[in-house]
Amino acid sequence: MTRCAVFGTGSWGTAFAMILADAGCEVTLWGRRQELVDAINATHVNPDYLPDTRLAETVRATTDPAEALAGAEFAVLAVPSQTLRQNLAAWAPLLGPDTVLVSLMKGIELGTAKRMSEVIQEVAKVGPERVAVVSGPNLALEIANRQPAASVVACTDELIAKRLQTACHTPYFRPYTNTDVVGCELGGAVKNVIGLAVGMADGMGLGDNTKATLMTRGLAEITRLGLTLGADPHTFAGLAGMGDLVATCSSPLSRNHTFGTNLGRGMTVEETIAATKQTAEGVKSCESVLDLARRHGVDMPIVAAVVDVVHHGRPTQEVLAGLMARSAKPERH
Ligand SMILES: NC(=O)C1=CN([C@@H]2O[C@H](COP(=O)(O)OP(=O)(O)OC[C@H]3O[C@@H](n4cnc5c(N)ncnc54)[C@H](OP(=O)(O)O)[C@@H]3O)[C@@H](O)[C@H]2O)C=CC1
Ligand SMILES: O=C(CO)COP(=O)(O)O
Repeated sequence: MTRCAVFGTGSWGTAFAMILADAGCEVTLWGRRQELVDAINATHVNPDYLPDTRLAETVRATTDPAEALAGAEFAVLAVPSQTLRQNLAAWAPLLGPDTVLVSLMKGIELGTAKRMSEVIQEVAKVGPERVAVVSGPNLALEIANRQPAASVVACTDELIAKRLQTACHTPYFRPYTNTDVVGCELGGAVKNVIGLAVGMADGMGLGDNTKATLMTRGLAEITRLGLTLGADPHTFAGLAGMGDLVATCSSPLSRNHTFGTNLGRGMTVEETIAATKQTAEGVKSCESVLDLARRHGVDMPIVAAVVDVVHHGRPTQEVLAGLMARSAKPERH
């Protein structure tokens, strides 16, 4: 039986543990709160994040990272992106020599503008072939209800991607392999920022033309950044690109979309943060994505507009007017 450790008892960590167990793996979930770990072990339910989902009995929870990692073939990381570096520094010495690290996270690190797989390689001192990424249109609540969905498992080493594909393949979760880690990670991180923008449009009462425009031009921004950083353009037309963008920008289940909607309705950033219980990665990562783009001379006007609203307090109406007033240009440039 394949052994997996999943770090993070939030919505996606728990749902992904469920997938792995349903696919036949033995899973240990690491959580930082003893009371939640005890509740999962006693009831096979995560009452704080997925109270309506029963986990297989092969899922155990612990607060001890060494226990979680014992004999693990895959160490799956599902904590908020900005906490990864500090958390992984504590876990890295406990990794087995061949353990593959799997990122479920969709963020870019503030300050360094690094992708999560880059942070993992740096902190765990492993090569790119030891790091995989899972990304796609995977709203945790839908997956937790075992609704059909597909995703991408990416690793520069295709054999590792195939091993992970097998480990998480169930009748309701269909993973495709890809070797374009850069494209998959950028697709996941930047769509959160575009989800914030589309949410704002929703909250302002704007219609489908505006939202389709933001999504399409958002995808153009993702692609432009990705091509500059060496990604494969096909990735952005796939599940980790357009697929995830569509899910996030259309769904009230998306925390980023909901965050944007609240801002568009006139709530302040502080009020919206206070109303948001789960991780909306785009709120912090809009700044690191813009930082990454500027380091590489890539123009990302929608991302910059989101940063203006979320971090510089500019009104959504004013920022949208600014986007519309940009100089006319060809669609492809
Ligand atoms: N939810 C989704 O639909 C999807 C999410 N993702 C990505 O997965 C990642 C995790 O998100 P998700 O599970 O949804 O987030 P949640 O907000 O649901 O859960 C966050 C988890 O991280 C823990 N946590 C928070 N802060 C820290 C910290 N400083 N150190 C250690 N653990 C911490 C929380 O613990 P506690 O409960 O104790 O606070 C909780 O277990 C994100 O990058 C997200 O973008 C990707 C695809 C789908
Ligand atoms: O990444 C996701 C779906 O694929 C989840 O999006 P949110 O983090 O906005 O909820």
